[in-house]
Amino acid sequence: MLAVRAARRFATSAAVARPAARKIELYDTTLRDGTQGEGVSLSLNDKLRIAERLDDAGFDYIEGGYPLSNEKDVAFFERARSLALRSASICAFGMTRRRGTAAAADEGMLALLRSEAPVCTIVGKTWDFHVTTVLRVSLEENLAMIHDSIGFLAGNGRRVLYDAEHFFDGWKANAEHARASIRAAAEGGARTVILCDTNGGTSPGEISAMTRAAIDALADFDGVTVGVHCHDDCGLSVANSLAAVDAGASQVQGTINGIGERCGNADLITVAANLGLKRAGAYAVLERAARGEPFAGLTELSRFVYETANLQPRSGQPFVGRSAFAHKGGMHAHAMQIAQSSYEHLDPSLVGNVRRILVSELSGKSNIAAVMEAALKARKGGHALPDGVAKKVLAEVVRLEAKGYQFEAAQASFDLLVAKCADDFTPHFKRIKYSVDIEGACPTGNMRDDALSEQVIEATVKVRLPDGSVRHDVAEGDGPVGALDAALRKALDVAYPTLRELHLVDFKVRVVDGASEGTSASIRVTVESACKQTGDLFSTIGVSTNIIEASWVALTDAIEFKLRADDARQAKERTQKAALDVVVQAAISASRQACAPKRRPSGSGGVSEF
Ligand SMILES: CC(=O)SCCNC(=O)CCNC(=O)[C@H](O)C(C)(C)COP(=O)(O)OP(=O)(O)OC[C@H]1O[C@@H](n2cnc3c(N)ncnc32)[C@H](O)[C@@H]1OP(=O)(O)O
Ligand SMILES: CC(C)C(=O)C(=O)O
Repeated sequence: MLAVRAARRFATSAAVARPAARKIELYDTTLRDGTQGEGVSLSLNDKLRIAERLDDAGFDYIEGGYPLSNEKDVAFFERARSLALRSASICAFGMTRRRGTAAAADEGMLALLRSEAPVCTIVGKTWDFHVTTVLRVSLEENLAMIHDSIGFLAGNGRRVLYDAEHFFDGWKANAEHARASIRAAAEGGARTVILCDTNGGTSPGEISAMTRAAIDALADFDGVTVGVHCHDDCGLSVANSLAAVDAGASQVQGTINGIGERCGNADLITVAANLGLKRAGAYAVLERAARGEPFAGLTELSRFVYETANLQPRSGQPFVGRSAFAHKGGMHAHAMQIAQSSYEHLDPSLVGNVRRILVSELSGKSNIAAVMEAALKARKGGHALPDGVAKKVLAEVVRLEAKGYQFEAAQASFDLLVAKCADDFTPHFKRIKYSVDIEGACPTGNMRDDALSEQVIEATVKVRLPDGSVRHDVAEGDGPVGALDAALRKALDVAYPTLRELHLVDFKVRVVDGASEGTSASIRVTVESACKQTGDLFSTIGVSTNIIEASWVALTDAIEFKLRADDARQAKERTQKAALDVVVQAAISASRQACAPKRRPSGSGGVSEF
């Protein structure tokens, strides 16, 4: 019965002709509005590299900067001329001519022409309050400034887009002037009028209604389209952008990862994924992608921009964040093993992201099983774990997380924990003792920088190696952890010279409240290490009420993890060599047999064939 109903439904929907998906232009302003975000600064090269990536991804417009503003932006447009772009048009940003200055004599207008950008995007005032109080001109002069500026640029062969600043606030305050201002833009020759929620205070319902009103206001201008530019001050920039699109807008402006002035802009990654994947039947975006499948490149693009701008990625960022498909609750992990759609709205691979099952005190055995399966898969050739290990790991994780451990960001320590629970761990050294001494004059009695610089920080480490020998070494360092690390490496150097490839990349310290201890606060130390030889980056963790002890645990986990990886690699090489030896031996004996003089069958005479 269900099948029949489904077939009927299919037949009905197939019979009705579907309207073609409506093309929505994506206009990226990471290089202009994005750099207006606090803490964001891009070099000329950064800007050029990001522009190339945006073009690869299929964005329609790339706003490169403001040529009136600074030399770097002037240089960007010079260099951008030789970029071999395939999908995007480069846009130069500027404002309407200054009050009382003819467009042809205005420095901003001339800078836009000198940029040679094929597209110029001009911002002008919509809100009467801004016109009279900030610009301090009459409403009529504002309309003339908009009309003249666009007319001048269009007359010089530029495609002009018009950013109607504060459009929504302006429409609420004085719809007549707002309407007149966007019509002045269209009359001047603007191809697209972009409605800006500059202060980010408008909500989706209002955006829909006012976008429809703006489209109506421009209906008599042939070919003039409407776009939207939203800020995130109410956390609504993406919802507002989508509301405008549903109301008829055909361009969305925003930035990668939503960086930008104050709370930022609409995140074009989220906008693109929503329009192109969740609403694919209705809308088409990123169609001109030059490199691979555009949506599967979104995670990489997002991380590339974070990395280039030296910004910390947002873990919970929709679609592309590290946690976007991370499952922590035991019940979630359990259901995910049955059906992936149970706690995911989309297959993470569609946006180039990956699913992660996290291990924490909220875990059940399903999390552990999934994580171990992944760990084993990653460690190719890893053997199956004995029964009961999952329970043991879970108990350990719950116990340690109560002390303040968190394994989500310390996969290497978690791998060691699994190995220990599976009785598959042999330490490469055993601690007998360590100590750290800080000596030095403190002339002022006050631990200031001048006093610290006179200090000697020394660590002593005594360890036993597997052959029974004992190493007792001392080293100095700039700080106690550095001294401890140096002494430990000295003690292990002869036995394990590959440790010279291991480098400390980052060291984070946090004070945590152990859930069940209830007494003193603990210190959690997370160490990020890199192996110079393989390029692998991995993190380890230690927790204690004593920062030195927490550091010792994290450092020794890093060393054990590296040595274990070396052992595994050497074992694999030995196995491969042994297998190769067998093949070589077989080949040698086969060729010997082939070359050996063959006897004629009896009766044919004893003459060799050679
Ligand atoms: C909503 C937005 O994000 S718009 C983009 C905002 N981005 C930026 O401001 C970054 C780049 N800006 C700059 O480099 C500089 O502000 C410049 C080069 C544009 C101007 O610098 P200055 O000449 O020193 O002026 P300043 O920044 O102090 O003030 C802005 C001037 O532009 C005028 N102005 C502002 N908007 C407009 C407009 N749409 N049309 C014409 N003039 C405008 C202001 O009235 C003010 O001029 P005034 O002092 O004569 O009244
Ligand atoms: C210049 C325009 C597009 C702007 O940044 C805004 O209004 O927020």
